[in-house]
Amino acid sequence: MTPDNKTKRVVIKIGSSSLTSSHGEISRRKLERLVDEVAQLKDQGYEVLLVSSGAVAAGYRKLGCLNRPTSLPEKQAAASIGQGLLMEAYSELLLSNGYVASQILITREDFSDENRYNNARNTANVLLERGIVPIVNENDTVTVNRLKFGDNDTLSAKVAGLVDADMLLILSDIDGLYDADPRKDPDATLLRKVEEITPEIEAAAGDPGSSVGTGGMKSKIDAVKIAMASGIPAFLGKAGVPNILLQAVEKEATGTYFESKDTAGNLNHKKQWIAFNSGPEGEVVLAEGADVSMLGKKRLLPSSICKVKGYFQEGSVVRILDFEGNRIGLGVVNYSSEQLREYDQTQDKFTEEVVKNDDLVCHLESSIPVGI
Ligand SMILES: Nc1ncnc2c1ncn2[C@@H]1O[C@H](COP(=O)(O)OP(=O)(O)O)[C@@H](O)[C@H]1O
Ligand SMILES: N[C@@H](CCC(=O)OP(=O)(O)O)C(=O)O
Repeated sequence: MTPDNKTKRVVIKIGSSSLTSSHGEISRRKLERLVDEVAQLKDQGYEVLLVSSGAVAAGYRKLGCLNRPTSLPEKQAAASIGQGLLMEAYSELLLSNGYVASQILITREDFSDENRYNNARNTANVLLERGIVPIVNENDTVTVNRLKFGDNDTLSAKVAGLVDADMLLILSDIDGLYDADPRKDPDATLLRKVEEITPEIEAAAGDPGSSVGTGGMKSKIDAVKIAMASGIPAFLGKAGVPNILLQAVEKEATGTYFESKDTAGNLNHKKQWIAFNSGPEGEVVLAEGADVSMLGKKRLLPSSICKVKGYFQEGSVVRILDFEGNRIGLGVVNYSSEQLREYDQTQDKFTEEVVKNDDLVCHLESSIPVGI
């Protein structure tokens, strides 16, 4: 069967525990199974980008550690060994199926710079259009804790938005999202379809299930929220189940499907970048009773602002807070902090809004991991 018009480009995220053994080495058997599944999708005409964890888990044994290291330099050193080994294995296995692998290593700083973000998109698009399988991971060896994506679940959702994926498939060591952490509640049941991430779902999502997983269900839910806000349906299922990828794109797999019914608020690229990747440089506080909705259109006017915090330039992204200090949005400003501080209502010389509608993201659920 060839892909329908709707699901053609897929981003697959696979976690460390689904690629490595518990002794800090690649599991050739697990990797072979995954690559066979990826090749099945490629054979059917799908474009596939893989977000693969596992660099630290695949490398720590060869670094001389008996268990996954906890110190940052050791994790980075392990990743520098494991990433090479993973790519070697991916390249060889994909080639034996007739496909070429490429490596993309990124840091959060790459994504917070709009030019580099757009450049990453152009590169990924060329690779995907030419039938290559890009394999993405965080560039662990050079990132520092403060500036890490931290987990590949949210990275995969951001990458899915970057390349306009039709679907995000997250493969883990569990067959989907349960209504409670199954390790703690034996009666937990699998949720097959989720249209909205409710506070109950957030509360059910717990920590990692293995010693090599990092984000647990919490970070998978964060990832799904980013995908849903970007208009991309997501699936969460168990790695290693035969034909899981093909069945997932055909909506026949066992697992959890996440698809928002409300597509009105889907964010375009620019807004995705503002919401999930930009680094806000300051804050503006709205006057009491002021809002960013003006006559049905959302934009920020100078007269709505009562306070400016921090220093920023024209073109920077800032957080927008209401009078009580609640975060209500993010936007690219047309004036510097200095100009805004000098704004005088009586002699308004500002020719533009402070933030135009196209540059404003607001009223996202407060729980969506917006901005940095
Ligand atoms: N509500 C939940 N539903 C399913 N799994 C959950 C839930 N809460 C916590 N978990 C745990 O999350 C684990 C998956 O996350 P993680 O260990 O980070 O995997 P990966 O390495 O695949 O990213 C599961 O093995 C499970 O133990
Ligand atoms: N970048 C890290 C993986 C980070 C991560 O999110 O791991 P996981 O929870 O197994 O998906 C690595 O390759 O080891």
